Amino acid sequence: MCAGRVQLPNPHLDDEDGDYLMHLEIPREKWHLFNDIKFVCVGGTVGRMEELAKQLNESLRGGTDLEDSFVNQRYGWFKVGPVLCVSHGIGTPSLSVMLHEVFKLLYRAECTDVRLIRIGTCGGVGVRHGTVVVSTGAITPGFEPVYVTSSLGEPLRLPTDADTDLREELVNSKSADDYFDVISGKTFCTEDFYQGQGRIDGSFCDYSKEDQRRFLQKLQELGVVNIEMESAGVLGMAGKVGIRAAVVCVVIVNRLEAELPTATPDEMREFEDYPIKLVKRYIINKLSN
Ligand SMILES: O=P(O)(O)O[C@H]1O[C@H](CO)[C@@H](O)[C@H]1O
Ligand SMILES: O=c1cc[nH]c(=O)[nH]1
Repeated sequence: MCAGRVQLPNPHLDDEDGDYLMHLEIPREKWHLFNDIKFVCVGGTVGRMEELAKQLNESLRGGTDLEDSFVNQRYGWFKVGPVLCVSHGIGTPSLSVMLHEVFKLLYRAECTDVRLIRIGTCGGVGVRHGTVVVSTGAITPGFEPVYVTSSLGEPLRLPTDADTDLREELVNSKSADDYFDVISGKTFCTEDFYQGQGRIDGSFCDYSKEDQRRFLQKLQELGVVNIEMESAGVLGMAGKVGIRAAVVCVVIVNRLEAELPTATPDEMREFEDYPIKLVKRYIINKLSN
């Protein structure tokens, strides 16, 4: 067995001959074409993943057309040499369906030494917009470092630490002439954008502004620097199958100052490019060493 080969803790998989990646729609006869994958980058929108793929294509292959890509009404994926970029939608239920299928693809294609990186947007907790956060790990409602999913109707709790080496390499990928800061800290991962993140502008709200202030202060005291909705799923699921993973998100609103972003659409587009730039530099460096 090749060292570093992706292995899955599912004894039933090898009995299944008609295994089908139902949501990614990658047919069995094409799985072997993914054997060279070393990096899987995931993010909420198809557009962000396509932008990352285009930038990687420019840097790695001189900007030819994106040849290996597929977009359906659930997800979109783009393969650029050893990098697979896949969208995941909003929240861990949507993310987890995609990740199960990506992990099966990596296993079936006999991939080795794969790293998984989420590239996203987030709210900052005392952190200004435009700052890029590389998570040390995720905590979830209940304030524990676990991704809580389920198995046969019972809670399944998976630890949510980021891979330390990968995180440090990503932080060190910042260049002196980048316009943005890169910091590290804990991420609060929620299942909801409104009450789940202590907003008061959802369709209903059961608490006061003072409760909201206390909640955000508590997060700060726990070492939380940002809030988003998939980090725990990425880190918990990657840990379960032994793949190194990290989460890199740009702050689009400082939640100690506002509910929603105050930046212009042009600034928002620029912010979204910051984590792409950082991760792209990391990948290009790794591939050239
Ligand atoms: O920008 P993405 O990657 O979608 O991430 C963040 O944005 C969405 C909420 O607007 C959630 O998915 C959250 O995690
Ligand atoms: O505040 C924010 C911003 C982006 N994504 C989130 O989940 N929360």
